[in-house]
Amino acid sequence: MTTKPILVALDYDNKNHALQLIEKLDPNMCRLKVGKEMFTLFGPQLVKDIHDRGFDLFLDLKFHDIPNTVAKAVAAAAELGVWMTNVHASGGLAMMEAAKKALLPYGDKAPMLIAVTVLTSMSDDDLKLLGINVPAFEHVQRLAKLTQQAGLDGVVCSAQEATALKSLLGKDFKLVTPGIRPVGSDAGDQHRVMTPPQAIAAGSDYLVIGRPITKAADPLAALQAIHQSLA
Ligand SMILES: O=c1ccn([C@@H]2O[C@H](COP(=O)(O)O)[C@@H](O)[C@H]2O)c(=O)[nH]1
Repeated sequence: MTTKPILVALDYDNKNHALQLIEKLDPNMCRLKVGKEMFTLFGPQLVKDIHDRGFDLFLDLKFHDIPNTVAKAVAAAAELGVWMTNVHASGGLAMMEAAKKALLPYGDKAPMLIAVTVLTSMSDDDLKLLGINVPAFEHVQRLAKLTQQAGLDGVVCSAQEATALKSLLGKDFKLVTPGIRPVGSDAGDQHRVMTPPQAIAAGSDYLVIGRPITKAADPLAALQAIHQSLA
């Protein structure tokens, strides 16, 4: 198992609430993820605040635009010193190659660059509405292969696809899996879900976990329970 596989998704509209949780967490136990809501509200200063507290940060902005624009956005993320960032694989091969190339000047200080395949909130029926008439499982594999071809470090997928992707793309290609739900927790808008131990057993490298921790009555206890379930 990867060291520190838990990435806590900080989806808050109040910076103090996020910082109150962070103050209770241990950077040796988890990494943190900031997405579109918090970055739009609080910007690069939030990234600095998190780094000052010793945490690795996944900047989950899922860039999806023309190659030139995505390359510049990814370089801007690298300037912030984040540990990981991402693009949408459906932006295409040229876009992903441009993003990867933009990180070359950063050498071993470059963030890990991964691509979102099919959002974990989406089902086969949702894909059909987009004109994608193959199961999510198959579309994820197609996009993950393209991502590897572009030279990226891994993909965001659901843990349900992890075993197949590891055997298709090799153990070093990182699998970052949201849609993680401990037994008994509400799936909410997530469709392709797994429990934390199931996800690790299936081959996930990193588990993205938000509401089961942040909306728990005692977020620290919820994180500790998940951590223990993986020991
Ligand atoms: O396919 C994806 C890609 C990203 N996410 C993000 O992960 C977290 C999940 O939060 P939960 O509260 O545990 O559902 C959230 O920040 C999403 O933006 C995803 O869920 N699925």
